[in-house]
Amino acid sequence: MKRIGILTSGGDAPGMNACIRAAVRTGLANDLAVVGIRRGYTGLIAGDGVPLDRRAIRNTIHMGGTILETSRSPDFYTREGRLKAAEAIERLGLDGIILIGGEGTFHGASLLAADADTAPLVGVPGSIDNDVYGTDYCIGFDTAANCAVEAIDRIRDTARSHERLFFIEVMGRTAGFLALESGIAGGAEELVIPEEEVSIARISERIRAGFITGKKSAIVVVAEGKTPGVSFEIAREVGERLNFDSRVVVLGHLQRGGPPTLRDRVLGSLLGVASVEALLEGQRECMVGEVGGNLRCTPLEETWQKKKPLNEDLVRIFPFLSE
Ligand SMILES: Nc1ncnc2c1ncn2[C@@H]1O[C@H](COP(=O)(O)OP(=O)(O)OP(=O)(O)O)[C@@H](O)[C@H]1O
Ligand SMILES: O=P(O)(O)OC[C@H]1O[C@](O)(CO)[C@@H](O)[C@@H]1O
Repeated sequence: MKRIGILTSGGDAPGMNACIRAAVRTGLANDLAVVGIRRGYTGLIAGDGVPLDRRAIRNTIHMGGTILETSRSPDFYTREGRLKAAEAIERLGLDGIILIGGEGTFHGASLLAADADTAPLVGVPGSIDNDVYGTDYCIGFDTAANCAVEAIDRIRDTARSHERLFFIEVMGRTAGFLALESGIAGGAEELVIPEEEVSIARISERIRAGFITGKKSAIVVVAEGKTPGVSFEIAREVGERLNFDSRVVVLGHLQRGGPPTLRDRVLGSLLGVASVEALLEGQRECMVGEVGGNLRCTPLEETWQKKKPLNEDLVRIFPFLSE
């Protein structure tokens, strides 16, 4: 193995730069040339590679976003697009590729490996949604969750002052990891997550019960689910039932930006090193992750075919804590 490529794909996630930096340093320490592929799969299809040396990754560990840029590539969903990517990998002379992204990225990578006899692919989980099977945490989740907690804290001040009901919508697509952990840490009164059916009656009754025991304001953390903006409808229906003044805050892309937390920098660094080591050991079509404090390689197909469950204990304790 002489030359490896590295790319970031899907939504950017804080800590991706720490991962790129660690992979480049590990590659160079093992006499590998490292090529950065710009703009995720869009850049891979175009063969858009830039050499990455020590200078390129200097002073980047504290930066959010991704220095390689990223994309959601419509072309990669087609076999034709993936075959173009395979040709570009040949042209760039890559002996292995590190892909930092989420489950969509790994789904695409599995199809690429099935369509073409390509260089080994090693994934690194990077997604604020944290919905990738084969790792307890994805790079970016901790920063995004902390951003949501800070927002909840701020909103609690004004909710309490005005005796209002707030609905705070967090990202996470069809997974409730961000909502669950930020809801617990922010002391939310109620939670709406895609893993459980939405019940306007249940939400309303629990909030009413809180008011009866003396609460004068409440915060409901809502996971965006399949349709961002869903919290407006939920707020309207609950507000009508309770006849109570309510407001909605959609945190949106605020959660994706900003400097990575210590956890995301450390996780990004660890998995960046592990990804290069996996390639050097001859691993292929797998994802490096951390499970129970140990590094683990999971077949790429499992990372998107298997559903990562929410932490059952956290789901169990939420209702008691929010009473
Ligand atoms: N089923 C698929 N077939 C082929 N390519 C895919 C598939 N799913 C995703 N991809 C490719 O991977 C890219 C990234 O996937 P996606 O946009 O779902 O983000 P992700 O990797 O899940 O990250 P995030 O969790 O941050 O959104 C897509 O834009 C597309 O190019
Ligand atoms: O930045 P985009 O393409 O609008 O995507 C937003 C989506 O990306 C994520 O931030 C990461 O998958 C989701 O939580 C969110 O639904």
